Amino acid sequence: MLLDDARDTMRTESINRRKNTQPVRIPQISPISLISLLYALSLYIFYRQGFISGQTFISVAAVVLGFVVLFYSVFRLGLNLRFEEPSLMLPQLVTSLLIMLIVAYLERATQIALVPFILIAFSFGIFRLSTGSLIGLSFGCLSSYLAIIVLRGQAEGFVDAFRADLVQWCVLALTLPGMILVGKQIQNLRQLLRATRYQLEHYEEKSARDELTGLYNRRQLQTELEQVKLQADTSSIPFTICLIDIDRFKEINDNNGHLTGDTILKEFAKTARDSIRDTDVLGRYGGDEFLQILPDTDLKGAVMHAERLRVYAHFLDFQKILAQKHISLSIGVAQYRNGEKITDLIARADAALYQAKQLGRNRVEWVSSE
Ligand SMILES: Nc1nc2c(ncn2[C@@H]2O[C@H](COP(=O)(O)OP(=O)(O)OP(=O)(O)O)[C@@H](O)[C@H]2O)c(=O)[nH]1
Repeated sequence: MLLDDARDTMRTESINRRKNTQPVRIPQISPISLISLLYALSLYIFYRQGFISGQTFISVAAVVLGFVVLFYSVFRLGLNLRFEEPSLMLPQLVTSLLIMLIVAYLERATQIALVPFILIAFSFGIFRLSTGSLIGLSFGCLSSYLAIIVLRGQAEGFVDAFRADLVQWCVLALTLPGMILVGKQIQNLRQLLRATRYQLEHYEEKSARDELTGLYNRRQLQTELEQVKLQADTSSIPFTICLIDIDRFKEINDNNGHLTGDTILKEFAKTARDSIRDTDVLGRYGGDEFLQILPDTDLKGAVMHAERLRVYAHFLDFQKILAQKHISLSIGVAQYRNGEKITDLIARADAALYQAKQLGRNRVEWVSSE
């Protein structure tokens, strides 16, 4: 079930990821381009040693350069995003293999470079291409190579060189299935890694939440508090916390049952979550107590927010499940003092909350930030 979820989510995410990974993908074009350039460089050695003509070398180098520029432009303009497989691995590989095969046909001497460069090209393919594409590519590559050998054999009259070519072809034909097998293993491993990462994120998210309300739990609140403290210490931007407690919750439980108490906790959590800013953090601190972190907010702003939340909560209609119809909140507010411990900050908010309870509940109290 979890793996099914993982697969679904991964499918949806892959569409978004296509766009997001574009900046990463642009440099990714370079390895295949680099292979083509290295191939062109090896042809230069053939030329220098007198195995191929200068004209052949210049023509191939121009084609390779054109190929590199073409694909680079496609990526730069984002045209690759229109394709199902935006890394364009298959067209890139097909083009580079075609160039090498044509050169090997036209210039027999370069055939010695063919097998190693084909293998390097395939080693890039195994990371991206499906097994089907890899098999298709191998088949296309081997049959073209065989056609070249036979055509040349026909022209030269099947002499010893033809047998040597055939042996080289057989070696390649036996090596490629091995590469495909390795590719399959790598793809399985990548899939497993992705699913494991998803599961890990899922468990991490679950362990940070309170089961009843879905809000952050106390442990996660501590982590969040440490983070805002770090930010505040380095930037001096203030932050404030509100400790929120539902009044006489024990009575609510006692008079209406524990399940009704749970419903009230859930409903209140929903209202409070909807009333906060995206940057604020809200969690269940324990029992009927909630803690809100208001980054970039001073005491005055936080008290205003707390007052608004108190009024919201008071107007929540629990007529159907609660004898007294409404709930009320007491809230203690405290602003972080630079350098103080988180436990001290919470203690000050707790003192303000205690004061609110002492002064008759259903009110907001705060402690000075001085
Ligand atoms: N239904 C329900 N009750 C809970 C849960 N967790 C804690 N409680 C109860 O919440 C009540 C909290 O009561 P207190 O905060 O001690 O006191 P209070 O009745 O709210 O009184 P004041 O805070 O002084 O207004 C206790 O009776 C707990 O048993 C929960 O998950 N569900």
